[in-house]
Amino acid sequence: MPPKRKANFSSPSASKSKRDSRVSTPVSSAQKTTSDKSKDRDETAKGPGELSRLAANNAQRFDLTDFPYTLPPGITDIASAYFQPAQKRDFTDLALKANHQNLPLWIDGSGKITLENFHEKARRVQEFLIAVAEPTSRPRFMHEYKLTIHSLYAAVSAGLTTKDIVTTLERFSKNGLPPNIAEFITECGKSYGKVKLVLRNTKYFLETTDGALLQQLLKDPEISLCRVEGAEATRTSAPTIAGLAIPGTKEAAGMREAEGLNHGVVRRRRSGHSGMAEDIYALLNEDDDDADEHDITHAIEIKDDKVSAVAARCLALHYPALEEYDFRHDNVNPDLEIDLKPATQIRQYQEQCLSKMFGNGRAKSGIIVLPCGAGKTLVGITAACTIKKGIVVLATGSMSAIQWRDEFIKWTNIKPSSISIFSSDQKSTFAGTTGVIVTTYSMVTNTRNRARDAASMMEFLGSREWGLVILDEVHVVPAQTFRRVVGSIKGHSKLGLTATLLREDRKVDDLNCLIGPKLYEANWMELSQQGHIARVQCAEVWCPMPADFYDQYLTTSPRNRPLFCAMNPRKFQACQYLIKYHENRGDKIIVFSDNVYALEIYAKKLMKPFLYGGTSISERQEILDYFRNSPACSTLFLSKIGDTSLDLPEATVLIQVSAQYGSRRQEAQRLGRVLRAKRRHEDGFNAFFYSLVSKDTVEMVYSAKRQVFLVDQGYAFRVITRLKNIENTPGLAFATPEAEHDLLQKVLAESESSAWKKEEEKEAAGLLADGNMFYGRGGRAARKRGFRGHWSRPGL
Ligand SMILES: Nc1ncnc2c1ncn2[C@@H]1O[C@H](COP(=O)(O)OP(=O)(O)OP(=O)(O)O)[C@@H](O)[C@H]1O
Repeated sequence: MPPKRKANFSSPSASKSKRDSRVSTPVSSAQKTTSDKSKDRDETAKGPGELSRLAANNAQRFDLTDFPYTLPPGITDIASAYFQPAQKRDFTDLALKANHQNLPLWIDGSGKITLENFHEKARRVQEFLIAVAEPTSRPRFMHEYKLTIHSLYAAVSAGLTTKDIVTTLERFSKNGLPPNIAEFITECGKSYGKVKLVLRNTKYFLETTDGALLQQLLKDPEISLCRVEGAEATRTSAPTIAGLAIPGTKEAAGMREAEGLNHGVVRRRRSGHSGMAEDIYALLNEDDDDADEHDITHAIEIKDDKVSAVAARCLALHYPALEEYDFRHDNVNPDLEIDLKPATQIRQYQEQCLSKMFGNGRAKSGIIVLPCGAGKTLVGITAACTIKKGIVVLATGSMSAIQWRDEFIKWTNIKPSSISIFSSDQKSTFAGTTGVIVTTYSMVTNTRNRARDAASMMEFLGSREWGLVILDEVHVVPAQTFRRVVGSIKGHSKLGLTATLLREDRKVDDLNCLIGPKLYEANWMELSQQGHIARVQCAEVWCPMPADFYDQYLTTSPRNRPLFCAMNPRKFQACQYLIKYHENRGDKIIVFSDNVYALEIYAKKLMKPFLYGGTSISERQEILDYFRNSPACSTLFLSKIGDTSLDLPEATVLIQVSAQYGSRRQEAQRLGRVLRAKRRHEDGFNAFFYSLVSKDTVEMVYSAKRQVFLVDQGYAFRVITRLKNIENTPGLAFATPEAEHDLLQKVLAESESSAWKKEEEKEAAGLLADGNMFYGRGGRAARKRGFRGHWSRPGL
């Protein structure tokens, strides 16, 4: 029997580790990572602000001695398990280079790279690491990256050679590059970047500079079936790479003069980011330029409807086919008159994303990952202004589609008649030969019961070629939906935008095949330090459940438990307390509840407006405008429809009452609602993110899981076990035993009724089928139980 141990932790972070282990589930590697970083978290958490004071005041009350937990045999503490031989984490015999102290990297045999972020050379290698590896964790002092097939694929597609990757990693590693990793990189390089899928003069080509490889691929039974019958392999000189101007950069005109140099390199040099990373890039790309000029391209034509199949097959054969669009030589599709307005300046990280996309003068298809509120829309718009051909934008819902159209008009000189929306409410097309169409995933993929005007719009979308298809919030799109999008819209290039390339169902890898590799991923903490996104204080507030609630919670079915957790009267009071506290400070607050029943009860009781899947578009717009503009409305309740794409820069505080299990993505998306806070430039300004958790319930396990991604981005979660002076707060709801009893009866009745489950399912159906959209399948989600009056506030 494993020994049972009791612990007496005195700090919030230690208690959190204990809490993680107290639940009898095995500790996942993600959780281990979290606990390993708790020290780092604490460091980041220290700082001024009300939240820290609250936490400090309550720290001494923090004691969980009553809760024994078990550890594996022979392990005396949680940290030791992390260094067990089975984990291959015992580095006692690791051979180090003589000058290891001058080098910032550790590389292990599993492809994990650890960067000492406090090292004087750290900044020099960071950009290189982002290009070749996937950042997995970037808190303050130690960053972790992972070399993967996909990251190497992205690196090669960005123009790096495996030889250079191996040399550079070897050069900066304290322990040298393990031979198996060098071999892995070299093996990947033998096949990656060799094959390209190019759309030229409205035809798709499978293209390579290796003639023998093309012959080999053509012998594959699947690929040979995708080939256009009768088309012969062609042999042409590869185009010379020329400098490319991305609009919105300070020296766009100057860049045009660049001779034969990769755009990204030119920008990096001119934007004054001197240092070794830039030297590395310059060195690597100059080599590439020489090679490209002398290459011969062999190509074979592919059937239009077989492009995805060829891409998937090439990937299966370990020859991922990069999709590139030579838009500057596209004389077939009409040019779109669109440029960024002269006053528009894109930011340095936006420029970096774009240089990854347009690095070799063609448009590479792929995914750009930027935190919420960091300006993905402008990145998409600038890509559109660079390509200057017909553009389709796929948004997650009608409101987001309207926001996209407004942003195009705000940032560019596009004629309003050249941009149109195709949604359930609007179905017009643009004037002239080409333009921008903003639509939603559901409009494109919902083939059932299409009205005549919608069907003719779809025909229009499918009948022509588009220069660029922008896929907003791309992580939420199921592969099947995405295949349908690709099947109906013929785009030369695809740009996926997201803040969180995360899915709990591990389907993220699908996106690599369907869109392209991750081209860029920004560092959240860096953007927050630079003031592009807000600084956020995060806290988990533990809300004990009254005994009679807890008894019912323990005996109810697992399905009903989230309802009890959300309706915990102590949680309600904590929410009320925090709203009052922050309203008094002049904050604007969003309260999230996935549970629609709880959402309505909370909002009505507190006399606040609320929005959920069943609220009509016009009412949503009205409520959002009221929240944005009226000093009389400081708090808004939202169901999960508000998780993404809502531009509410006024919001400075977020309170989470109920959430979707252990979803890391939802947690990050929700945090994103306050990252764009308008007031972020004020001195010492902090936004706040509170997650209210019913103590000793399943919510605590989920909460720990939900935080993993944000902790990896460097966020610190404080645990607040008791809100200061809450018992003396006047007007708290459910303050008497009778009121509490009445509430419990209501919750019991609700748990027995199936109506709320149907509501939840309906809301989820809209989200899952269409990817976090505001509508259910086929249009508006009708609400049958007749919640009316989302305007529970007085005076309206
Ligand atoms: N280069 C820029 N200059 C000035 N403002 C900018 C720039 N880039 C973005 N912004 C502003 O930042 C805010 C957030 O941008 P945007 O809505 O595109 O973020 P996002 O990354 O799409 O967020 P989300 O993931 O939440 O949808 C907007 O108000 C936008 O106008």
